[in-house]
Amino acid sequence: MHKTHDNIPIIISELAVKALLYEVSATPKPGLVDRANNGAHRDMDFYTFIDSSVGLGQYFSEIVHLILDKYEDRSDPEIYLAPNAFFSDLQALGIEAERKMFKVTNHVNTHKGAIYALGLITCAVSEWLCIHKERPQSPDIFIKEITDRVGVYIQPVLTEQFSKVKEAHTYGEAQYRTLGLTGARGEAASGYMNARKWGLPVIEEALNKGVSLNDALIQALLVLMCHLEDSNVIGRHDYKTLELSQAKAKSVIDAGGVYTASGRHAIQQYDLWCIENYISHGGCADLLAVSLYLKLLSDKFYDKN
Ligand SMILES: CC(C)(COP(=O)(O)OP(=O)(O)OC[C@H]1O[C@@H](n2cnc3c(N)ncnc32)[C@H](O[C@H]2O[C@H](COP(=O)(O)OP(=O)(O)OP(=O)(O)O)[C@@H](O)[C@H]2O)[C@@H]1O)[C@@H](O)C(=O)NCCC(=O)NCCS
Ligand SMILES: Nc1ncnc2[nH]cnc12
Repeated sequence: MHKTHDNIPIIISELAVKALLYEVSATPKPGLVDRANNGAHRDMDFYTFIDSSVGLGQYFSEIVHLILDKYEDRSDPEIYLAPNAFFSDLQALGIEAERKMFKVTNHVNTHKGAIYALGLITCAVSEWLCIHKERPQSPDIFIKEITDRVGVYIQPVLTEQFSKVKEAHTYGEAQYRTLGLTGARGEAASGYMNARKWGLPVIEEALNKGVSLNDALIQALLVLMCHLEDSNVIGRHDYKTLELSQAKAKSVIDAGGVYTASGRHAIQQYDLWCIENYISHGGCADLLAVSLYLKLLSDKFYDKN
């Protein structure tokens, strides 16, 4: 265990909740809930997300405790446990967190995708800290090792999980059948490749250029929107609508995104267009939170210790 951090469950769960709060606070997010409006959502607002985020702190710290307990008695201190040593316990925590979220939000899906994604990353970072005694070699290696580990959990079960489903109940399940898309599960199986390629580097580049954290998050969201096959957009509409919205996101970036006055105007127009056309890239919002969570974790365990 990393020597400098005694209170790992609290430290990690605070970072996860912070990532969720920063994501919903970033404004303006086209079609999504933010501080200015509810985007293309009729059943939730900024405060629903605050309630939902705050309610998830316990879940994240329970995951850390689960992993600390499992690693306490391991025979070889430097080797990862097989995922089946903890995965069913992790799933049980995820299902319970979803249940609590729906209770807090009055049956609205604020964070189902985030419970899954940030839960998996929380598990992987907790394992990493149990295995490694020293700080990471570099932030990039740290992030790669954590996200690769999530891939190790999910790759073997990806198709098996979909094939077990008799009748599609979610957008993700329906789109696997009709389009072969793997949605939130596929992102995890890839080791969060989209967040690592389009989310995190854009946040870092923008911060290096001196823009605010808010604007860095918006720029990263726009880039994610260009690339992610978001099951929310397809589920409400179809693949063509996704392509249309992605082309709009690209034109906003071409106009300068957060970096120019015309780019910022284009973001506002795109938000109005998403609202009018009932388009929400909810999966991109989740991957923005993933990107930010990875950054907060690497800042904590690499740069600033
Ligand atoms: C494996 C699960 C994630 C279950 O998956 P499901 O089959 O439900 O999968 P998906 O539909 O693929 O997505 C689940 C949520 O993930 C977000 N998401 C969507 N596309 C992507 C993507 N390409 N990459 C990553 N993430 C994605 C999405 O979250 C957003 O949607 C919310 C709104 O959704 P919804 O209410 O359905 O839609 P609306 O249009 O607003 O509603 P209507 O008006 O149409 O009714 C929004 O807030 C975003 O957050 C998806 O919701 C997982 O849940 C699971 O297995 N859980 C069990 C526990 C477990 O195993 N845990 C593992 C350890 S942690
Ligand atoms: N800000 C947001 N708006 C809508 N759906 C979301 N899912 C996660 N974050 C979201």
